[in-house]
Amino acid sequence: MEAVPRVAFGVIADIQFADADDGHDFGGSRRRYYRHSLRLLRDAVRAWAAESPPIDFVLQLGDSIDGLNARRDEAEGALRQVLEALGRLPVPVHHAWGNHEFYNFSRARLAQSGLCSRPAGGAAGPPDGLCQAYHCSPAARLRLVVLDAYDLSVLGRDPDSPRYEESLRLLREKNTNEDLNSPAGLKEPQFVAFNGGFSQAQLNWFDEVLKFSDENQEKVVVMGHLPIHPDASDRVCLAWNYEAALSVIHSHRCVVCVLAGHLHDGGYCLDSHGVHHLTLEGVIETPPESNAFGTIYVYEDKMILKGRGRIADRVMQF
Ligand SMILES: Nc1ccn([C@@H]2O[C@H](COP(=O)(O)OP(=O)(O)OC[C@H](O)CO)[C@@H](O)[C@H]2O)c(=O)n1
Repeated sequence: MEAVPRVAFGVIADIQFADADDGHDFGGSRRRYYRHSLRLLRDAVRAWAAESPPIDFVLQLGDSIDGLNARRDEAEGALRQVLEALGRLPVPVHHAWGNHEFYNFSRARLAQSGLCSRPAGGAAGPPDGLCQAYHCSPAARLRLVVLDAYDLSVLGRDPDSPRYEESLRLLREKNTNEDLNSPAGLKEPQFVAFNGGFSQAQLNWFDEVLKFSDENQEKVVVMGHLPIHPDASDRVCLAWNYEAALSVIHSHRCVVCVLAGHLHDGGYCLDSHGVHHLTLEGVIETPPESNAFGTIYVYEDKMILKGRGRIADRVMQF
């Protein structure tokens, strides 16, 4: 039997709750279980609450409620139910913001909501107070970095803001389709409107955080909604400038794992620098009799993922 882990935490992605009948993805072939997703979240919370050793925190990897809510004027109620379910746990929850958060809320609203887990005062993140990127140390020699993969995006930003203009310019340069959500025929198919990227300011901040972690012999776990490695995703579900984020990570020794959501099928790879990239299967496309969440145990030399339902067990050596 393994020694006692240094830290244990829950992971879950793409809950996309809406109080709506089942539907399908854009292609029409994959079922989406909007209403059931809340029950699956509640089951996950019950399982985490019963964990022994107990979990220390939860990572919610984005798309907590579905964009459907905005069209039905039910966003606030849906978010309340998701946060109530997570709030039954006596531990902090770190939230990434995904495209479906922005279909429902502006950045300004998110920053005032229960999905804003960035510590008050903003000292732990980049200068932009509306950016949901921050770092914290949940245990000695362990650091969590939350990245905001929609910092550059046409979603959530005020259309009159310079950041929106910069994002739209970049998206139009890379995506020549009339429908900016369509990746058809693109050389870099991740450049679609339902993805986003990292501003240079966020990348600079990320680099500084990792420099500190290197100097202090910390292990770093990175989380964000969008995958940043093509081998842990498909060619579409990636951050626009994923290579820039990878290059920051690879210029340091400290990052052991990158956790993401967005691609509902999930994915995994161990990259050329020994970093594990784990993309979690999405709750929204998980049949009601199954589930999609996990518990990760952190040891000196590895992380062990105990997966439930569609998520497989995995050992990730450092
Ligand atoms: N080819 C496409 C794909 C999507 N859209 C529209 O974009 C919006 C977001 O799509 P959706 O599938 O809901 O996004 P998810 O974050 O749930 O999923 C991402 C991956 O696809 C899952 O593996 C929505 O309005 C779609 O209609 C589009 O226009 N064209």
